[in-house]
Amino acid sequence: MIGLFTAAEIRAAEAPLLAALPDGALMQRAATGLATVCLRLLGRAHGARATLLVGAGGNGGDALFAGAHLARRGVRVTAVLLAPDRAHAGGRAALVRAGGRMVDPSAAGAHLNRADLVLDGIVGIGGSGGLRPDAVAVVDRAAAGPALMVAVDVPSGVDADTGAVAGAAFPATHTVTFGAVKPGLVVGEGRAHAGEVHLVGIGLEEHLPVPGAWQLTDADAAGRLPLPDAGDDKYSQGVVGVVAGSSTYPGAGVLCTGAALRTRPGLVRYAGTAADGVRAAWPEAIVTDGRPSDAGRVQAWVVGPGMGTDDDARTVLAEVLATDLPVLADADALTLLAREPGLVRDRRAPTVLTPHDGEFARFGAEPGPDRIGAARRLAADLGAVVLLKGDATVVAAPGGTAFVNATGTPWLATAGTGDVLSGIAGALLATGLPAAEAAAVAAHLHGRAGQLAAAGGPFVAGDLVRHLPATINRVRGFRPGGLPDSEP
Ligand SMILES: NC(=O)C1=CN([C@@H]2O[C@H](COP(=O)(O)OP(=O)(O)OC[C@H]3O[C@@H](n4cnc5c(N)ncnc54)[C@H](OP(=O)(O)O)[C@@H]3O)[C@@H](O)[C@H]2O)[C@@H](O)CC1
Ligand SMILES: [K+]
Repeated sequence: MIGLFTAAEIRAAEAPLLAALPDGALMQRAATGLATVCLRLLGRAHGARATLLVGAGGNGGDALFAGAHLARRGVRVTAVLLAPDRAHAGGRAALVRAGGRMVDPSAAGAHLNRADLVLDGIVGIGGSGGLRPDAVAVVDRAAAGPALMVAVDVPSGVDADTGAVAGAAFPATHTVTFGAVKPGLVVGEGRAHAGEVHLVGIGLEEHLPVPGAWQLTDADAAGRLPLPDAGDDKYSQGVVGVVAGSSTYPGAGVLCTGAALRTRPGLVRYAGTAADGVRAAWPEAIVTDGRPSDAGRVQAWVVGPGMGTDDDARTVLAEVLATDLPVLADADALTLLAREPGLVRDRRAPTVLTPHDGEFARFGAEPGPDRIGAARRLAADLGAVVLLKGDATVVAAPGGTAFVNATGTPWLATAGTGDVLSGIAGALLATGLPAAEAAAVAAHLHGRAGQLAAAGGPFVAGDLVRHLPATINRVRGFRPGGLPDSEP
């Protein structure tokens, strides 16, 4: 798993190193790594032009020392000093020694128009709020030019802890970050501003605490998808119960049941008024048009998609929540629960709620720019795992542990994909995975399935279901020949 660390955690981890190492050694590590990534991105040194945007703090120092490395390799480097008197003195001297130039912001335009690479060293983890007006002007000019936009540590104007952008921020194509990945690079508006994230180690690893937030890799997801073994039967792999869809709109039931079957094909039981449609689409499922209690024994329930919000739906929801089994509640179930949150708070067994922003807001407040914080607050309030859907879906457990999803494609924003996610997560809950992990792995698989489906062009939710077996194989590292792949 990739840990996500706040600015305060990084500063605390830096402290013993700063005390033990010679002055400036940590910054040299950062600048050397930064220059190496820049050279790789440029693909050449001689003849290339780099413009540095340099603020008053350590972030500007990184940019100046990296600029000195680039200049020594033959890159034509110009530093635009936004605070000329306060820019890192050692960094300025190093750049001048290496043959780089320094200019005022008023002279930045001509350099930015011709730059192959712009390095954003305006502000890093020491910043707060959006870019200031003088910085906005040069950043706008840089963005209008042809250069690769590379952020140092954090795109300036992005809150490293939350990804919030108050005003303007540097729109990076790449971010070279030091010591550890910050949450703000992978979630919310920060994710869109960070581009591709490159992590440069500076020796912090052993000083970092256990993180409060994580990203899963394919290997992490694979480790939570055990293969059936010779001792398994159709009951032992986790039986999922699905309550979704209606006689008029059976689609949600069909998609949700299909996704559960394709994720963990042991046994899926369906109970609800879309029974005929589900039976026709998935003869493998055991289907009743009765109540959940008529469905037979299950290990987890999925309830809500397309089931309506009338009194009958409320009764069925209450019946499912009254069990001592893990329950995933989505869509119409969320509308009902926002009216009656006590139904969740009173539960002892795990509950997973999967709202999009609109459904989230019905519980009392919009998610706002700090999506991890918002998901954590609702999770703590309800005592449930909250999976907040978005460009980077966030999963938060009641105790505060969070996961930020790293997979997906904008093509997933299409009707029915949420029903598929619910089915995947339900199947994983039924295997006995801890609820937050089941939700996080489901989001990971759902995003990967979307990426795989999108490779064939625009897709609909049913295509996601069809792609699930290949997705799971891919995540496990199996290729079509069935041989394990050593790549993560
Ligand atoms: N510690 C180390 O040795 C290492 C540190 N490292 C590097 O240093 C960075 C941290 O350095 P830091 O602490 O100096 O803070 P930093 O991010 O440069 O910002 C402070 C300056 O920004 C200004 N400013 C604030 N908000 C602003 C805004 N919205 N828009 C514009 N300006 C704004 C603020 O100005 P002021 O408010 O004082 O006017 C202040 O002068 C870290 O991200 C990493 O890159 C690495 O080399 C590893 C080793
Ligand atoms: K920066």
